[in-house]
Amino acid sequence: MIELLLLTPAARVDEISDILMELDALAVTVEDADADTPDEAPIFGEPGMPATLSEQIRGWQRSVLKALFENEDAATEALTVLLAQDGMAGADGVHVQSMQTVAEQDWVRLTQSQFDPVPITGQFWIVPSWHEPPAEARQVMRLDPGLAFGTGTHPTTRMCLRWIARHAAEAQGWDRVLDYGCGSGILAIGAALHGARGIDAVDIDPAAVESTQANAAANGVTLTAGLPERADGLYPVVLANILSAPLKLLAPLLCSHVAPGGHLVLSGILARQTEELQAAYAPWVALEAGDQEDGWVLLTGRRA
Ligand SMILES: C[S@@+](CC[C@H](N)C(=O)[O-])C[C@H]1O[C@@H](n2cnc3c(N)ncnc32)[C@H](O)[C@@H]1O
Repeated sequence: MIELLLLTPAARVDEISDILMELDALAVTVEDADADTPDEAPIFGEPGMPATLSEQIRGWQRSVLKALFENEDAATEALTVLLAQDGMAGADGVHVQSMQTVAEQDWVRLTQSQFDPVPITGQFWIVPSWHEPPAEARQVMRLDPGLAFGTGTHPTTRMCLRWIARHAAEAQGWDRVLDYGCGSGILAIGAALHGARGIDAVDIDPAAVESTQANAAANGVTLTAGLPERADGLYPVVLANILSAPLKLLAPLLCSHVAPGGHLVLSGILARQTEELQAAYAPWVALEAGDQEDGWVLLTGRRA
């Protein structure tokens, strides 16, 4: 394959990218031409500050467009057409930096090599479909990285799964579980693998709902996945791995779904946010830090 590098003014990044794709580029990526130099400038403003010019036009002041073509003929033809349309002169022009051959890679294998089986406990493992489960794994969830969050590599997910594994003996008796913010469905499937039934997995993102359904099928478990309004009534276990700000807003709603004596398990919270969350949930559940990893805490409690 051939990679064409074009120095492009920020204001024209979208336009030139579109033209390159129309001229049969296989892919176009944008990089900062001033990266790692004294001229490098942040693309995003500080939180709460007005957007920078670059942020509004989705490019760095000096951007390099990298366009990938099938072969040299395709790249040369695209470049000829582009330059005939555009001209090379002036600050608004596109300048060719280089055209070079790119070594063929097995992209699928490269991506797959970045995802290894993840241990949750000594016996419970998350294993991508292209790996054999490790010999010590007694319980295995098959899960491949996809569009939705939740592969088991993030501490907030792992802490929830560890909590489920620690309650394995009790899980057989859970006749309903709510996974609120299910992403890939990893927590819902984890609960099902430990014996829970009647699982509702909900998310505001329709792609997460689809992922959850597909991942549940791949693991041979039964659950219902849907948008948040699908959550209905009382559950002996409510799991929610979202983030501190939405969890605070959701406090009355999530607590309204926890059955008397039921468990509430919250993740996605930084250690320094513990007291704020405890205060937000205090009217319904006394939350305690049940686990922690890499600065994140798991807050758990039972409804009175
Ligand atoms: C950090 S991911 C967690 C995914 C998975 N449960 C896990 O533990 O890995 C959070 C998920 O919550 C969803 N989410 C965010 N805000 C939400 C809300 N207000 N109601 C329902 N889902 C929400 C997001 O779409 C995302 O899929």
